[in-house]
Amino acid sequence: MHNTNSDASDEHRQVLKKLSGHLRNIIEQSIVLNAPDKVITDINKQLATIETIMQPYVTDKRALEYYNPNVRGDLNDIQPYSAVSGHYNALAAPIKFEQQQDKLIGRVKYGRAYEGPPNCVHGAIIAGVYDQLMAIAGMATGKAGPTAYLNIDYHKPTPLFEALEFQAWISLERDNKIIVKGQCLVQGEVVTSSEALFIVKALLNK
Ligand SMILES: CCCCCCCC/C=C\CCCCCCCC(=O)SCCNC(=O)CCNC(=O)[C@H](O)C(C)(C)COP(=O)(O)OP(=O)(O)OC[C@H]1O[C@@H](n2cnc3c(N)ncnc32)[C@H](O)[C@@H]1OP(=O)(O)O
Repeated sequence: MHNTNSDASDEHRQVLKKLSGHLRNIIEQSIVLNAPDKVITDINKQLATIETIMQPYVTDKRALEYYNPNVRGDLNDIQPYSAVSGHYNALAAPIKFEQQQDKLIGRVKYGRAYEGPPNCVHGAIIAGVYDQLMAIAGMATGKAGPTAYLNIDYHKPTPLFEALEFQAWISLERDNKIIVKGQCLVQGEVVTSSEALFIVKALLNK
């Protein structure tokens, strides 16, 4: 279940990624759907059919890696099914991770499905991004482990539908502790900032 490797082909990865894209669009559309009952009933029938088609292929083994710290290229693929950043999990917004010098960057725009305060990103979604981004940033030390604490300062509201730039960098590495700092910018302005402590542990491998 928690495999760290997979023999899935590039083609297989592409079709799976496309599936998540469709599901993500359906989630976003469902939030602002204003259709007649008859249309929604028809949609429900078609979705039920899709569930039936998928069911025989649902197993206790993921097609792709649960966790692959040695990924090359797309950093989101360290955890392809992450609820926050996985390209293969429709619950995750299409955030894009990239390394820039000593900072790990996460670029994303959130839609209505992620709304907390009116027209703003939900604070728990922001916390999720920091947790994931900072955990991956900490891996630049060559070690990894779970979050002991995650502190966030919400300085200003974080708007929906705008380009957000999350940044994370290693602040301190000592013994089994890694402290990572982060911030999120909207049009160059810091809207939130954060600090997290990660405790280095043996990696899960089952
Ligand atoms: C993508 C990278 C992923 C890296 C992860 C590697 C695994 C790979 C596998 C799969 C990928 C997973 C992907 C994760 C995605 C993002 C991360 C998350 O969301 S993690 C979930 C939320 N976090 C928890 O559920 C932790 C629950 N808590 C614990 O398990 C323990 O409390 C833990 C490990 C945090 C610490 O427990 P102790 O028993 O191992 O160690 P003690 O002795 O208590 O602490 C060690 C040192 O740290 C300090 N410490 C611990 N907690 C602290 C705190 N809250 N504040 C300040 N210091 C603290 C202590 O005072 C101690 O310091 P002194 O060595 O004595 O100097």
